[in-house]
Amino acid sequence: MIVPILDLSQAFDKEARSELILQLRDALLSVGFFYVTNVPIDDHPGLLQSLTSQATEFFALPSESKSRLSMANSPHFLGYSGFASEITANARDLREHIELATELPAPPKSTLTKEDEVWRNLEGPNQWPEPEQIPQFRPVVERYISETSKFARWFISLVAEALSLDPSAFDAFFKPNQQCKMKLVKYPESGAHPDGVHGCGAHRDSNFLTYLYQATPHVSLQIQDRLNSGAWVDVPPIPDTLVVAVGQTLEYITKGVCTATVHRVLAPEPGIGDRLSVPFFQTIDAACVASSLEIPEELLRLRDARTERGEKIGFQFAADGSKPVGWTVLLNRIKSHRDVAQRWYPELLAYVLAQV
Ligand SMILES: O=C(O)CCC(=O)C(=O)O
Ligand SMILES: [Fe+2]
Repeated sequence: MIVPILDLSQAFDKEARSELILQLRDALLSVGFFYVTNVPIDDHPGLLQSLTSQATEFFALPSESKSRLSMANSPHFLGYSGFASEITANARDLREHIELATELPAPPKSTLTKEDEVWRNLEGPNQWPEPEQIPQFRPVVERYISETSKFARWFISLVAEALSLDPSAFDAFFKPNQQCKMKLVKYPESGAHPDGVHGCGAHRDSNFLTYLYQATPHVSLQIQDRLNSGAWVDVPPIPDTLVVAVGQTLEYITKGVCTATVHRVLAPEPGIGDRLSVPFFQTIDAACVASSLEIPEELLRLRDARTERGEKIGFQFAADGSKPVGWTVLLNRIKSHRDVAQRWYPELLAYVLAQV
């Protein structure tokens, strides 16, 4: 399985655009993972460099400064998650990270206890480190979120075109100040934990599309080749590219035409330095009640011709159309961050743990 490289400058070139659209269609349908280069963001390589510097400075802060931003303080699952506190595929991830999002106000407190509103707490304010300690952190992260959100919004129209849909086909799933999320992640080279195996266990992203920046040269990210042997295939970093991953939301909305691929991150071996990465998650309006689009027959036929082998790691909590998408997302967050859930959603945690 080859992870294709798409040159986005072709989108602005009359002759080359149709070739790009065909490559994108194939990438969405057959691999679900691809690189994009020439990302149309002003001085994108410079922005990535600044982000790497800020991530490096952040992780070097004293551990008390990071713990003050603990995700457990936040019913919105935003903030710092210490080494091996997150759980994927029932094992601890050998990484630490800070989760940040489009800065939005918290919903009214009353939503915390109302089952049909509780998912609104996915939105809320970030926990920022002290500017005295790391002055450029907030401006750089906010710029990254704002620029990447704009780019990701534009990219949706290319996805629509690649699927022979109207350019506005996905508009109903996004609101004007749509929340996007990101993580700054550090995989320490000598990280070990009795309940952990990988840097990040095998999973499929649950959002719409993910834009991943691999900030260090480690060859650690892998996807599972489900169409063939089920083998793990490296997705090595390529300078000045982002890796785009189809999430389960896009897969669901397109009736399985776009494929969300299982991936994992190997922990760096001792001696090769810490790995840094920055996944950026484009999410849909949590208030949407799951629905799918009219998909051209020709694409449904291509979907049906695809034979999949290997393990299908799916939503533990599938969107069933009876509740807003945010409900499913919240249950998945609870499953991954049990310390946050224990503090803010103890009853839902008990419900989730009874199913895993
Ligand atoms: O760190 C990476 O390269 C990927 C992380 C990832 O897959 C995730 O956080 O969903
Ligand atoms: Fe992922």
